[in-house]
Amino acid sequence: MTLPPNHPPVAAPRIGVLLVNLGTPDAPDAPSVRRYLAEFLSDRRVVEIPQILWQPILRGIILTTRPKKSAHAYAQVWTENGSPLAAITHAQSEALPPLFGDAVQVAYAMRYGKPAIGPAIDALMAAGCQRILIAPMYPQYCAATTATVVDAVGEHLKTLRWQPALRYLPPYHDDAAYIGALKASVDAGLAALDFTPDVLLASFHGMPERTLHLGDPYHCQCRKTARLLSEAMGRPIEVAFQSRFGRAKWLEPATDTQLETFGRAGQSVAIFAPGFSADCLETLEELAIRGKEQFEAAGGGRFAYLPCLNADTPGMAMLETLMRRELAGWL
Ligand SMILES: C=CC1=C(C)c2cc3[nH]c(cc4nc(cc5[nH]c(cc1n2)c(C)c5CCC(=O)O)C(CCC(=O)O)=C4C)c(C)c3C=C
Ligand SMILES: [Fe+2]
Ligand SMILES: [Fe+2]
Repeated sequence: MTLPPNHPPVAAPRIGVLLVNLGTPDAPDAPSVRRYLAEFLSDRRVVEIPQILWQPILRGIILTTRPKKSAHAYAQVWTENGSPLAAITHAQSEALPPLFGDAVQVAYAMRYGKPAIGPAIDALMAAGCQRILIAPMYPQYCAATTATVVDAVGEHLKTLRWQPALRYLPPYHDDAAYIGALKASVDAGLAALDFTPDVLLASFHGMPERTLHLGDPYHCQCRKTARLLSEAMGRPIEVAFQSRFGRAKWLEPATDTQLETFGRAGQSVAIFAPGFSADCLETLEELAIRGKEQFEAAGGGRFAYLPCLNADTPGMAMLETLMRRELAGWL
């Protein structure tokens, strides 16, 4: 191709995929956690209280007390590659291109903190990706997670002269590929144990209960995931919702309450978190460390935490299947 003199360079057209997860602090210290929480908890889709009421509570109470406590929790799960959520999402972005014969360029971004969505889209465009599949890494749709990714992408597009063509990976809570990947992963996790758990407990991130009544499909999609997995595995799966925040009523039953109930009954438990595409603070610290302590303190027997799909083969093969479907006509 011959360009006229002084013409800006034009990259060969390519297809991009942008994995987007929630976000995580840059370091396991209070100032970094404060910066992260200030951005995350100021999102009107995450905390649906009028800002005039919420900001004084956030600035005056939450951001003065929580960062120190949360930094301590992050420090317990931090890895040499940084926050588990960032390290695993990065690994997922590196595992995907070979599955497409390098026909797609894959990047990752975080909704809050870094790497931010805008610069990640700019980098894909600079590499020639004029068609981009945005993949919110949430199997179950929730306004507080999926919709806020779309909001952030839209905000960035407003600033662009040359906008890419976009597609969005839909929620995949009931997709056969997802249920199959969960089954493979949970089966492998159970096979590696030296005991057979009485209870298999699926723990999903909680949400205020009012979001269900306002029409958010999240609760129903979590329940459906668990039902389909239970049918596929041919065994009962208990469901609970974790990480309660604030004073409002959240979806029930709560994971900590259920762990205590099973503990008091002297049962053994294997717990896993099918709504998280990558292990993070909420799984590695809240479930695998604190959940185990609560369960044992209540008198529970054996306890196991089974990891998320992460960058392992079943999860990556699932993403390849879902993405090939969404990229039809582009690839
Ligand atoms: C109002 C508060 C919160 C809502 C609503 C909420 C929804 C929600 N979150 C996830 C996934 C993740 N949350 C994570 C951390 C986290 N979540 C909240 C609060 C709400 N989440 C807080 C305050 C925190 C920070 C940690 C803490 O201080 O306890 C994470 C992990 C991040 C990490 O760095 O590892 C994930 C992932 C979903 C899926 C969801 C709604 C469905
Ligand atoms: Fe959360
Ligand atoms: Fe429901």
